[in-house]
Amino acid sequence: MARYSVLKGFYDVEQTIGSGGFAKVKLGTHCLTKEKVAIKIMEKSRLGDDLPRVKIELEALKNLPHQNICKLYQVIETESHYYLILEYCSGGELFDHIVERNRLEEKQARVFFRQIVSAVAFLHDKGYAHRDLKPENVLLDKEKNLKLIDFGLCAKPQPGLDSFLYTSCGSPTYAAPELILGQKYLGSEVDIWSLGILLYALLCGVLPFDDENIDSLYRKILSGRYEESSCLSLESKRLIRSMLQVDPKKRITIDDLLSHPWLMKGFKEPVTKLCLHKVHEKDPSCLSVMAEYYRVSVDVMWSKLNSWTYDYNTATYMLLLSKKQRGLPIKLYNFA
Ligand SMILES: COc1cc(O)cc(Nc2ccc(C(=O)Nc3ccc4c(c3)C[NH2+]CC4)cc2)c1
Repeated sequence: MARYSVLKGFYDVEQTIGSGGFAKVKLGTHCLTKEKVAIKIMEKSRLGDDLPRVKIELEALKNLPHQNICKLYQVIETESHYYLILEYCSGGELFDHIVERNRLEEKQARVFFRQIVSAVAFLHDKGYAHRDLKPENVLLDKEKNLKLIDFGLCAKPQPGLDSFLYTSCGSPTYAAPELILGQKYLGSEVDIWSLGILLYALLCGVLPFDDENIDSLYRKILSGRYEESSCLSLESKRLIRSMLQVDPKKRITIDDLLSHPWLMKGFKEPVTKLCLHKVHEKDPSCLSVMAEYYRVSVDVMWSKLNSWTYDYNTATYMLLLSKKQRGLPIKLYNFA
């Protein structure tokens, strides 16, 4: 059978743009709109115990529409694979963006950090913790907006984010002390620690805790001691210190971050934790283009779309909306 035959006619599959763990991410083109997408391909047989994480991630992504979270357009499940059709973030990884510049000026770091804090505050508000926040999991779109990706390790503890988690996960370099010690922890608190690591990386271009040897890396993290690089202003040092507190109870909260003086500098408003676009809005022009294409009435087309099953119609509609928002013509191309 041809590779990825289930995508044939719907998406053209191009080069690999990311890979890690049990997934591969390929660049793709949505045939009807010619829009670029990212296709995350997971082979079920290689997922093993991680199979439940796919379901957790899918539920999270369907419930987390936010301007700084990479969009999910379609989910395709076959006997052997999962395919996630995701927003293509043409700016690539934030990690590479920092490395190319060595480090970012405080002003640019603030613009980026406000967007990451907005996404994380939104997640926490919905009762989710990401648990794997790191520069590799933050992408840039064409307009240099940040997009949080990879919710494969996210958690939505029952009954709420204020109840403890126990699974040790995420990357050691960004892992909070309580996670390393295998203690029970709050997802919100470990995300704050990772945000501290992220901000340090944005401003200094290096990591506060790093070591080839995992034991000495752990010792450094547990000590909470890191070099306060000379490139950090006093306010930056104070903010980072408030996030990299070894005792999670002393760590700043996400709500305090939203209006923290460092994040407010040069801005009038605190960071918003709201989703700024209407979710599943009914857009008459996109709807009529699809109704016309499929030769059905607008009402029939809307009834197919309004169940939001993340099928090809959902992807086509969301991609048309995205084109409209970027001022591009909303048209569909006939099947090649
Ligand atoms: C919610 O979003 C998710 C969830 C998830 O589990 C995985 C992903 N993975 C993605 C990985 C990469 C890209 C992507 O667009 N990568 C990309 C785009 C452009 C360029 C590169 C990577 C690297 N070279 C420069 C150009 C998109 C989603 C998302």
